[in-house]
Amino acid sequence: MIEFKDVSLVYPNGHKGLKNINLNIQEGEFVVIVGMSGAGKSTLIRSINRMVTPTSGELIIGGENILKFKEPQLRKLRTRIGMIFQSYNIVKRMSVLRNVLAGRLGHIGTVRSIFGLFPQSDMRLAMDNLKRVGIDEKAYVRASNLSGGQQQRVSIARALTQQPSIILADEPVASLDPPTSHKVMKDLRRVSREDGLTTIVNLHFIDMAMEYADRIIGLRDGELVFDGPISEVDEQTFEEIYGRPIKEDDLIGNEEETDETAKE
Ligand SMILES: Nc1ncnc2c1ncn2[C@@H]1O[C@H](COP(=O)(O)OP(=O)(O)OP(=O)(O)O)[C@@H](O)[C@H]1O
Repeated sequence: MIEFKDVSLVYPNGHKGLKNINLNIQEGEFVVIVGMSGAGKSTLIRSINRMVTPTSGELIIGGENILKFKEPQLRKLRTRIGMIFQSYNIVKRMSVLRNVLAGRLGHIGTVRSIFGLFPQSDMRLAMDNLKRVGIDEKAYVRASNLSGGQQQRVSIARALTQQPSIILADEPVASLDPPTSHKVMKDLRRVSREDGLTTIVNLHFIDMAMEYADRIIGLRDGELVFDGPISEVDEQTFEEIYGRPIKEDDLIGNEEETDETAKE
């Protein structure tokens, strides 16, 4: 379980990124965080693996307040948390397989990792995870030769190969076109359910959030302004979270195939 107890984060310039957040996320939940640009979505997600550090409150993961963690504990925490970014964060000059194996780096010793000496079991795990997101035939291809949707699947496979208990995805489909975005979100939700992973995803498109979330958390100006199951969410909920009427720009649109995405 992940528990935010009165968590606030004040950036060094005095800006309040998070204001008194109270929140419980249960194991295996698929939660989507929504809010306008600047609402604090990234700040919230990044607090969970301590890429940013809240300045007050308690953030409890697995029974421990991670805000008290120092370097060795932080490293251990981060091996339990897979990250997926808008920009994929993969090494383009390396093969797809090597990128996915990077998910094991926190688990093998320093010397082995320098020389890229991964045990056979890690190789099998990486290949299995590539298969789960449908790109195992690309394993030996240079990552730069993949489409955006395929690169994001590499990053999902890498996160799975870490064998985490939590996945954090910060705007995972913001760089993809609508049909590819739907495919990637479907993959992410499926693998996350298969492995029983607690998954927290930032999304700014309302229709995507409605389609894939079990539960929605709404942030506005660093405050939690909505928290409820998808069954309780309607257009008015989003208008309250966004503080304005919903516009067409807030929707990603449908899943229609184009010639380009049909190849994904
Ligand atoms: N290092 C920082 N120093 C000062 N202010 C920051 C810093 N990082 C973020 N902020 C501010 O904190 C607020 C929340 O930022 P955050 O990136 O969490 O928002 P967001 O909801 O993820 O929005 P976006 O989708 O635009 O990234 C914004 O006003 C942002 O300008």
